[in-house]
Amino acid sequence: MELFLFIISIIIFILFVYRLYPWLRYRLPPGPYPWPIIGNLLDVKPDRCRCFAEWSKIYGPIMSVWIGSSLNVIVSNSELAKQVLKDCDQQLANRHRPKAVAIISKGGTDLVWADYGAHYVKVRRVCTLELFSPKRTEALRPIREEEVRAMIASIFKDSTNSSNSLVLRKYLGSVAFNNITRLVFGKRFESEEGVVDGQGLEFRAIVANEFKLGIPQGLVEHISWLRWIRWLGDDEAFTKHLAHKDGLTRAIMEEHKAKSMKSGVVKQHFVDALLSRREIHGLSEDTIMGLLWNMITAGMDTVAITVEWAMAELVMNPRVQHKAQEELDRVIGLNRGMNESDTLNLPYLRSVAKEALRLHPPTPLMLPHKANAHVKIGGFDIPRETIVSVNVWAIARDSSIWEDPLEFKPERFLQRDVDIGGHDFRLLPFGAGRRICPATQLSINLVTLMLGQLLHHFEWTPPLGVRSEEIDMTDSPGLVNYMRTPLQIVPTPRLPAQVYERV
Ligand code: HEM
Repeated sequence: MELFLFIISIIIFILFVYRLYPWLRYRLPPGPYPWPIIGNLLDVKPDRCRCFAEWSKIYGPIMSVWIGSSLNVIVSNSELAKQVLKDCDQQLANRHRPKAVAIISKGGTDLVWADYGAHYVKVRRVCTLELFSPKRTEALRPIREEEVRAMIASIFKDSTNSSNSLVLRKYLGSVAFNNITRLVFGKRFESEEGVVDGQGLEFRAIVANEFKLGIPQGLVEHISWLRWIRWLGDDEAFTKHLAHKDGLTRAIMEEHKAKSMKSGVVKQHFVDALLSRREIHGLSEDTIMGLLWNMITAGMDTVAITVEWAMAELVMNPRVQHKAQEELDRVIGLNRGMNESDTLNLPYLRSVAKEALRLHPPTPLMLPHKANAHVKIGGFDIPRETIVSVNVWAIARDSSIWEDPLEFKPERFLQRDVDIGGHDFRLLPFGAGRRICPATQLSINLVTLMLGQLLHHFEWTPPLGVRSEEIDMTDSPGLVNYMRTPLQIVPTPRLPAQVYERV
């Protein structure tokens, strides 16, 4: 019995010293009291960006939060965001890869989950030069315009078939899916009637399964010495998933190789760009496949989420909706639809897109970074291996920066231009620095085009009997910020019928 009590006391002592060690050694940012073993895991509310924003009012704009045994530091003001994403950018440019992510990303041989280093620099360069160069973005413009036109045609058909409201997410999801699969793989898996073919269904199942497998499985995922528990019996699911995904990707890659050999023409899609430049850049098959899938997972939901939130705000704020429509009518007229090149002449519409990304950034805490060296932020120690997040959601609602921060007022960007591409640390929906979203310009183009087309072709109102204030504007917590209740609204065509015929 005595021996047993002695062992227990030793264990408690070790845990105590283990927990205290970082505090004795470093000056860590303040934060809520962490419980032994679990830290603040049970205190963090599912809506993390909101929870951290509330805590920052108590503990300040830089906070320590312990998720199990991992130290997370969250910064919530623009000055500290600049320190993270500019001054200490290189030292904070690694990624945290939970075990599931490490397996799916094959140890970070892709881009999104790669640590900062020679591999990352090489792959990121490929992205900048080959996939998101202004030339490539322009060459792929017809895909974006066709897909957005197809969405308008489909909404028009459904709006004239019934006077009821429609669930906008269905249409936005289709544009996002078709645009990204065409951009990346050069394939449209969905027919004009909206039927997804066998390969497309396989593709969707892989995306859904990857999300499921990647979700941290409760407590054990966050406690370093308990992590092995989760892996009992799980390996098979991952092996099967990776084999399925690699099989489908290889088949598509082979189709492309065969087609370009036969025709002698290399197309503009990402898969062709990577395969044709593979030797020059020294890319392994795993890296090419990882990159292609990164684009699918990072690019599919983000654009649709942004447009859904923007449309909800526009239905809640008819004044803004009508002002954007008045600009579209004046610049484009009533006899044709909008093209991407029209955006240049539509400053109010561009401000609407910016304002939506300010209030509703789809990744409100960005993707967490990880320290590859010890640094100081805001005078506090950030030890190596710390996971660092910037609460871009909170910064975009900071009343010391923004006038009436919770109001949807695109005019604020007409009065003073605020860069959205990572140069102004008050507005960071795409991040900033080395790891900024490589698809920033492409995404802004697509979001603005989708909004412009939706507003030009239709008047949008809440369903009969629903007041605009009753629209559920709460978000569904997660890595990406969906609207909790899919937006349901009524489109009323506002252009002459022949414009839709042409669509
Ligand atoms: C409105 C749309 C989008 C928003 C708001 C957005 C936002 C972001 C953010 C915040 C990050 C993390 C930055 C960081 O870690 O510091 C990111 C990374 C990334 N995004 Fe986007 N994104 C959007 C659309 C897209 C699209 C359409 C694609 C691909 C076609 C894409 C591809 C990527 C990739 C590959 C990364 C990882 C970059 C890296 O780790 O170096 N994103 N995005």
